[in-house]
Amino acid sequence: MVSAAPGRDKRAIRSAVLSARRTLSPQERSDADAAIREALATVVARVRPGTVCAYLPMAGEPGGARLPELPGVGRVLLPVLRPDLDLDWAAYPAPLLSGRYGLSEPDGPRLGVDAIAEAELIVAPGLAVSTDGVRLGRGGGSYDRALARVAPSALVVVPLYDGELVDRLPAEPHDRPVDAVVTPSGVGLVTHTGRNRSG
Ligand SMILES: Nc1nc2c(c(=O)[nH]1)N(C=O)[C@@H](CNc1ccc(C(=O)N[C@@H](CCC(=O)O)C(=O)O)cc1)CN2
Ligand SMILES: Nc1ncnc2c1ncn2[C@@H]1O[C@H](COP(=O)(O)OP(=O)(O)OP(=O)(O)O)[C@@H](O)[C@H]1O
Repeated sequence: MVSAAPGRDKRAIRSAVLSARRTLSPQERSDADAAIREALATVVARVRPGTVCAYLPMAGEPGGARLPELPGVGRVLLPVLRPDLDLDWAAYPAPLLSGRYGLSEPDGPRLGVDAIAEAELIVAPGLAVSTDGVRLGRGGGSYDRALARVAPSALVVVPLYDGELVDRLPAEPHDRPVDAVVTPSGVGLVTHTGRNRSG
């Protein structure tokens, strides 16, 4: 059944996923993070992107702090959160500055919100993804806005821990679909009907 309150349902799922993530032992987490990075490397080898928009995981986010180390990629961009919660982009590696919410963000020229349109591969953070391509984020709507600007041919992939690829998620018209997940079990493709579903 489609819920009449997707916002409330999203909040409940977010807190369940964040609690489950906290139960991982340090060893389980570092094993899972390494397997996620390995799965991501296979995606990179397949896509051979010139530009990747990635992100620097915070403590407890899948992939760990080495996620944006992507050998063989010409240019890696990381998000810089704007005051309006939209995403600017800057090149990585770069010195890191402490941002809001405990984020570490690259210090360097800001390339503008449209820089994501130049990426052939986007690695987006998420708490869960459904098999029909709905992504649940932290609730700022930052990636909903940013993913509206990606090139039609770009691949959008979300690193997740096992159990976070689910059958169904509450969806709202502004949600932007994603193409794949990378988990400790490997690469998983999801199906969706197009990036522009909100019209
Ligand atoms: N590593 C990482 N970088 C990212 C994101 C992300 O999810 N992960 N973002 C994805 O958009 C953007 C930053 N947006 C964020 C929004 C909220 C929170 C956060 O920790 N929120 C708290 C609750 C905040 C509150 O007090 O209201 C939480 O989720 O517990 C983090 C990042 C860009 N950079
Ligand atoms: N294009 C947009 N412009 C302005 N606000 C938006 C846009 N898209 C979504 N929002 C707002 O952002 C808020 C959070 O949306 P949602 O709960 O879907 O976030 P999320 O996808 O989980 O988070 P994120 O994208 O930051 O990871 C909603 O209140 C929504 O209205």
